[in-house]
Amino acid sequence: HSLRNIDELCASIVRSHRETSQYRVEELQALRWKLFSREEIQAYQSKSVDEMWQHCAIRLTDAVQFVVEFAKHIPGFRMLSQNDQIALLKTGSMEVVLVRMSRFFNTENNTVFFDGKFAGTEVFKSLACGDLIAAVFDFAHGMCALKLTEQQIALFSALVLINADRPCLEDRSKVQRVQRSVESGLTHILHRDNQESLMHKLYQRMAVLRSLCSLHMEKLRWFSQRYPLTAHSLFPPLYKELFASE
Ligand SMILES: CCS(=O)(=O)c1ccc(CC(=O)Nc2ccc(-c3ccc(CC(C)C)c(C#N)c3)c(C(F)(F)F)c2)cc1
Repeated sequence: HSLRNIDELCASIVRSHRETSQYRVEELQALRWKLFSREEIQAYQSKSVDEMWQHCAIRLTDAVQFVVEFAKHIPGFRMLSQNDQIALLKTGSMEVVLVRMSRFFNTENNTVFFDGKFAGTEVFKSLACGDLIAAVFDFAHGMCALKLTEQQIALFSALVLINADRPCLEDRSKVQRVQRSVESGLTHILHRDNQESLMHKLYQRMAVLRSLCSLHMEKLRWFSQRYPLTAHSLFPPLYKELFASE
């Protein structure tokens, strides 16, 4: 790649990241002390397991829509076959949502932006998924510790998505080519910021993301067996298509 190409690649990924974020970091910084009241927390905690699951599935699906838009503007993603695009989104969209979520995490009071305010883990109690929520919060903490810039997060998100090791890809070598160009974009940005040491930390974060998302799928399988009606008829179609293993 000539430098010009890499610069253009980074610029288009950063632009797409910015245009497909429902909220800007500055906006939410201003909101980070807007916490749920005791009554509001009570209301979440008095929801039944399936009500809270449905509520979260809807919120997650809203967030995933933005990630699907982001993916479509990554140079090379649209060159891939429809099936490969779906395969990458099936395993990568939740991971990118969690990367993006960590920008809206307040490490001082261990809260994350959810439903318009900042929520602690106690808000999610009725999900009966304490280990998954704790892992999501830990991941967000770990991401905040890296103090990534929005540009670094944009390139990292693209790399999380364009992963040639994902299962059931038709044209793995084509995905590899796109992945390598995104990798060169991320290395270029980290070199420019004089932070090459971040690269291996980011690969470690990707490993944590993979375990987080398999825990999410495991919980979803458990939930779908326990509450088949909710899972099959009350979850958003996109959530079922992307995360339900069928
Ligand atoms: C991605 C587009 S964006 O503009 O950056 C954007 C756009 C909107 C938001 C706010 C937002 O949606 N936060 C939110 C949503 C769901 C959840 C959540 C709820 C439950 C579960 C467990 C499971 C059993 C379904 C999981 C998991 N795994 C995740 C969370 C948080 F993780 F904190 F619990 C926060 C954040 C960024």
